[in-house]
Amino acid sequence: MAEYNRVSECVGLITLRNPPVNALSAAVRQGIVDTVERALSDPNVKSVVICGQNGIFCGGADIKEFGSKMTGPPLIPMIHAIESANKPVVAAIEGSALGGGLELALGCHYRIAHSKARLGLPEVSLGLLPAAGGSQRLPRLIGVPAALNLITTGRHVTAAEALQLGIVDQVTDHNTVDAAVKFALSVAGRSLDPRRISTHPCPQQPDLDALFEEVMQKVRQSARGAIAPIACVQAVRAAATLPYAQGMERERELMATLFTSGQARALQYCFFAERAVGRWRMPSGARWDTSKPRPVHKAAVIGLGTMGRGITVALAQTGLSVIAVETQEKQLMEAKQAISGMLERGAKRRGVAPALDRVIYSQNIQAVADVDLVIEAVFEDIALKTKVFQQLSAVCKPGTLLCTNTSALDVDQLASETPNPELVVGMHFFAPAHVMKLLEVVYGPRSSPQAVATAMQLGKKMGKASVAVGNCRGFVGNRMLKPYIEEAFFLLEEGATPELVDQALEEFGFSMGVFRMSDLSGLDVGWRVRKGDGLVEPGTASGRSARIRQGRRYSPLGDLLCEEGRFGQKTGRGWYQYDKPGSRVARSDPWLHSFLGAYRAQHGLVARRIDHQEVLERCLYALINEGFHILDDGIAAGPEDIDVIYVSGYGWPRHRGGPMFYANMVGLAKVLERLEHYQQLHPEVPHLQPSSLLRRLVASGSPPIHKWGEVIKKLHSQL
Ligand SMILES: CC/C=C\CC(=O)SCCNC(=O)CCNC(=O)[C@H](O)C(C)(C)COP(=O)(O)OP(=O)(O)OC[C@H]1O[C@@H](n2cnc3c(N)ncnc32)[C@H](O)[C@@H]1OP(=O)(O)O
Repeated sequence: MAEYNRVSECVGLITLRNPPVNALSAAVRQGIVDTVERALSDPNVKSVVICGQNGIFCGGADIKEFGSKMTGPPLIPMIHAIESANKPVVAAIEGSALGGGLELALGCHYRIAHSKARLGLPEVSLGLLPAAGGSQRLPRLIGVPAALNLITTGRHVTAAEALQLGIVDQVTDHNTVDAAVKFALSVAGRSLDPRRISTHPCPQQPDLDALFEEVMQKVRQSARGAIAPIACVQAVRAAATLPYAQGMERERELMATLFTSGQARALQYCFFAERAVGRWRMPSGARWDTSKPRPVHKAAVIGLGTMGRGITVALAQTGLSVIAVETQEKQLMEAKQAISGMLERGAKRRGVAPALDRVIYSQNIQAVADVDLVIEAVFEDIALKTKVFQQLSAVCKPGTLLCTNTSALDVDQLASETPNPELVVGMHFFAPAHVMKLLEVVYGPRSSPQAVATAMQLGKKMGKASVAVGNCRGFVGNRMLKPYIEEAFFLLEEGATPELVDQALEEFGFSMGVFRMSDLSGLDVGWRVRKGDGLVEPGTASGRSARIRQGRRYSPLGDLLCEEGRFGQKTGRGWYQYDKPGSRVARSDPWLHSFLGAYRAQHGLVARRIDHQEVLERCLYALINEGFHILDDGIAAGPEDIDVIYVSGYGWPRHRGGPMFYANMVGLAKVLERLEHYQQLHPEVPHLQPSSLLRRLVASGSPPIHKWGEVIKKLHSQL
């Protein structure tokens, strides 16, 4: 769908019409081909402008079409036809010009952008490369280093940066289409040869080989197994070293490999999953589109430890007024300094003024009387949190939403201690809260849809991937983490080392293996939880019975390390050793290896050879199995919610789509078979017992992930 009009007598104006982002669907491509032909064959038309309706130029190829058979005219010849036109074609860029949208603009002879427009080639984040000539034209236009940066990161640039780089010819604060039409009139009749980017050579670059080697090394390191960033480098290298036609051939070959890869499917799934979680629903039937959020202008944070500080920064950076409360004067002063520092550094990075005056500090909880929403972030202790909630209920104006930042405590219990449980929700932030993308919004049976809608909207405003989840021990993320960590401990008992387990997980694509992660977050955190659960028995009991607690296999390894004062990075010792407390570089620790040897001997365990395959199957399938339980229990509305949580908050490699998508890729029958296999070997480990939902899905012929909901619904309706 593209509309054609003649304006200012001799300018052909083509408007892309495909809401919401004017993606280049088959119909839009056909519309462009037809309208360009019409403009070029009309003797009254001297120049052409292409724009998009509703303030957005074009969001690129239609990602929804990627899974199906290609129909309609292909992009590459369409863009070539524009570039080789004998009348100037000007792109009028408002809103976004991304992916195929920017490639279309690069085929035009001139580009005029609105000052608020964003441009980029984000294909890499969908597991692809800019394969409509973008990988060949952009380096020719702006040089190899800048093109490599944009194409391998997929980052969007502002109109100002695009002008500086030479991607656009003019930036306007006024009506972009009017400016483009005026510009088109001014260039009518000029020679177009110098404006056809594909005919340019790439700007000369000294020591090209060294540059590509360095970039490739960096890209490989940060890609963590993702193949698209590497293909992007290879495509730009083709632009730098080959004639255009051969470069295009190389672009096509590389794209063909990426397009059908599982990674591209995973990354495109993530794109839609991130948008799907915004359309939340609760088991009560309440939904995102029928629940109106309350306006939040002023918020409060209670407790200014690490989490409270990060939450204060996140709220202030969103533009809210924040009352930050800490009852101890010394802690309040320290927090004020730390928060100001974080706000200043953040503002410097973003080139804006720091929002220091948006935060008012107080030692007195009465100061929160007129806020719209409170986030309590005191120490993880139910008695303390209950007391704070009771105080808040007495102090706050009627209708104030009370949110608790907890990673494990029972949100329902807390709600039941307040006169208005419908106003209570959990907001589980991840440290550091102003940086980490994930927010779990935890609703209880009595949380009102409006409270959930408000917390979800606030999360979105803070730029978080916000996922609404039900209340249970550990919610979604930490509940699934428990069997994963336990399996890692069992593997150590059976003969693995932390290095082996971490290497397997990092090669899989995790940003950090389970033991390095545990050292970073502190071993004492889990120790405290296990103590609370009555699982920790200090002492040196030996044999199998010492490793069965509460009727199931238990590994005391983490507790024993804590008894030694090894809490991880903060103490300079944990599963690894560090140069000094607080240092981040993990080194293998001979003490730990002898400790493991002595532990195995004491418990009559014989170390065996464990390979990466077993590490992955036991850790990941245990985690995935818990994910199926969560779906079965209705704690997460769908597999997308779980996957967004794991990709945004737990370092799961995005190019593997999240744990539930991964299970779907591996094959549900295979996951079930491996769980059954390990369950037979370890009958005293309940988390290896396959979930009934997994069995049910396999029995239903392993439907694709977007059809799991039907099986879950059927299961629930039979209960
Ligand atoms: C030969 C191959 C050539 C080219 C390859 C490509 O072009 S690949 C596509 C490259 N483009 C992108 O990656 C852009 C993706 N989109 C975005 O980044 C954002 O959507 C955008 C355009 C910045 C707008 O952001 P905003 O926050 O305003 O909206 P939102 O993201 O919620 O999107 C609104 C709905 O539009 C759907 N959508 C967006 N882009 C596309 C697309 N390219 N194809 C299909 N659909 C797209 C998005 O899913 C939302 O719909 P919903 O129903 O809510 O899920």
